[in-house]
Amino acid sequence: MVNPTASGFTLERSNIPGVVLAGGRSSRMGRDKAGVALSGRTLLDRVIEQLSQQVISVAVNADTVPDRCDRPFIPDIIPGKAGPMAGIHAAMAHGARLPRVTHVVTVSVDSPFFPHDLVDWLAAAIDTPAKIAIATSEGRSHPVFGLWPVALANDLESWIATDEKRSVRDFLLRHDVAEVAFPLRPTRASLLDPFFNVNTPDDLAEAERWMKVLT
Ligand SMILES: Nc1nc2c(ncn2[C@@H]2O[C@H](COP(=O)(O)OP(=O)(O)OP(=O)(O)O)[C@@H](O)[C@H]2O)c(=O)[nH]1
Ligand SMILES: [Mg+2]
Repeated sequence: MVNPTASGFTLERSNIPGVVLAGGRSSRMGRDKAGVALSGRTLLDRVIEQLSQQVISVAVNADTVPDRCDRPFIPDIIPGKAGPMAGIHAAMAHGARLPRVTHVVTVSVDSPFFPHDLVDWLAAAIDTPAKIAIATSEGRSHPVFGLWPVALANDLESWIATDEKRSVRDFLLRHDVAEVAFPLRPTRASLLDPFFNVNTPDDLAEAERWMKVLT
């Protein structure tokens, strides 16, 4: 899909690589979330499969190599479990090495229900080369689900080096950002926030309950 805009910028939907952010401490889960099984399949496998239907390639990013991963691995360039922004930085740097790529999409390993049309809708919101698009639901933003200009890698690297909080939102304030609102997902029970994320063992139990009512 091509998205021509009034500004003349065209984002080639067919040339967007995807990166799964799978690093961090998993301190609330107590073990590596990427390897946690939901209805018999790991969160990492589920998210890779879901993303691979929307992008030209899928790579896995973390600060250390995950167990059992058959996709290209992209290590954090900024060391020390610096947080999700370190993963987004590694994703931008990865995209910048690929031919004709202007934007890279990131998703979080702990959100197994993210939208099937995530990349289409984020891409539709990009109308200049420097624009970032991030997902929102119910008025809350989910910046780990973002479409990022690969040209921002150096800017993000220097920002991480100078900012103590390393909050994604603080970085976004410095840039041109489109927020893309996604609807709640109907199930046979109530409405599911597609960005529900599995941070704790209780969240995992809740995710198992959602699995039983997905349509
Ligand atoms: N590459 C990379 N990804 C990270 C890092 N920290 C967090 N993430 C990813 O960012 C996303 C959101 O992470 P959180 O759920 O907020 O935190 P977490 O570190 O995974 O877990 P907690 O320790 O329980 O907060 C997940 O996809 C994580 O895998 C990091 O230092 N490097
Ligand atoms: Mg989380």
